[in-house]
Amino acid sequence: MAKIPTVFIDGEAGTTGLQIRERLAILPDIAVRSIDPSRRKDPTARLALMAEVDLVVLCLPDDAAKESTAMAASLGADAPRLVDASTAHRVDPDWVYGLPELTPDQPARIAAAMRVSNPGCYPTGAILLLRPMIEAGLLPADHPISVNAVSGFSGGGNAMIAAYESRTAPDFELYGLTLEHKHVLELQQYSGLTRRPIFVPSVGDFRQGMIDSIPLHLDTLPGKPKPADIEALLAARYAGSDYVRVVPGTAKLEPQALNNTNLLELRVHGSEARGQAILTARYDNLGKGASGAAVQNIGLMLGIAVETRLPAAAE
Ligand SMILES: NC(=O)C1=CN([C@@H]2O[C@H](COP(=O)(O)OP(=O)(O)OC[C@H]3O[C@@H](n4cnc5c(N)ncnc54)[C@H](OP(=O)(O)O)[C@@H]3O)[C@@H](O)[C@H]2O)C=CC1
Ligand SMILES: CC(=O)N[C@@H](CCC(=O)OP(=O)(O)O)C(=O)O
Repeated sequence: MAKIPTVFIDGEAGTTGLQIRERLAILPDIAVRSIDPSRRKDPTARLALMAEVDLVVLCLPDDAAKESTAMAASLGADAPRLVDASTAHRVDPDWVYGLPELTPDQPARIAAAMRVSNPGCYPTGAILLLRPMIEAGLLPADHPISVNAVSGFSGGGNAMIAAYESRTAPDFELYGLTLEHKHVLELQQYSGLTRRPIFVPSVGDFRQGMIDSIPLHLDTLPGKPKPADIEALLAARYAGSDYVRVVPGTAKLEPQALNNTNLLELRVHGSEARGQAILTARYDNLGKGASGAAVQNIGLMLGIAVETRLPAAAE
């Protein structure tokens, strides 16, 4: 009988790690190996477990993720394959970017990779909106783009969750206003933008859920496309995708509808009369924005069918 692949989640007790654990726990074709909780930060214990498994998922702060990567590399030919959920390696050319919907050949690149960097929550939706438009020539790569986004507070990990639960955080706030948010480079690089976008993230008093929105003045684009042209382009690009859906624009949008799934909805809310549109991506910051995406990548890397939603959620 073939050996069932083994996975160690380094950072299993964190927000992202826990949700990966819950998703993997119901899969019969993967065995999760857990570390003794009292030794979860002990390098010796982590290295010993790394040496025993096929794949390690890093759900750690950036510095710890880099340390774990070096530990894994020290195992030489016995090094496990890695999926890194942190920001540490997303624009590193030695890692494959773990967004299977990026290009038609990305799933095969992920499947063959030793090291996969899981995308950032905010860039995921914006890249999926912008990249097909740039590739099709509908949006010039140097067009001035702004991405506005809102996240549930779980996006800030255990520390932010504690602040919201103890009512010491504001109900809503903009941040990233120094224009140096850690996701901008990743967003720019994988969208194909040559001009640095303006990124305005915000966080509100709800646990999970995310919306990216991108306003466009259509008369400034080549050929002055109509909202329906953009919608048709996106619909053709993601036809047949398991998780990315192009759905009709709406007058209002709330961020939590896809929570606990790996789904992501793209919309073009447009006014042909005004020559304006707002592109949106709605998803779960911990689903397609983190843990669901990681499980999707693990499935590709191990060549097995996976369930990417939390056990109780409908997809
Ligand atoms: N939350 C989200 O929506 C998303 C998060 N990410 C990324 O995933 C990573 C984890 O984030 P998140 O789950 O939110 O963070 P959390 O703070 O919730 O969890 C991080 C976990 O890592 C543990 N940890 C810290 N240092 C070490 C170490 N040296 N060795 C072993 N374990 C350690 C922490 O333990 P302790 O608390 O005791 O320090 C904690 O359990 C981050 O890089 C984050 O940027 C990516 C996408 C989305
Ligand atoms: C609300 C909140 O604080 N969100 C986090 C991003 C969450 C995230 O997932 O970032 P990574 O994917 O890069 O780890 C932030 O803006 O820094």
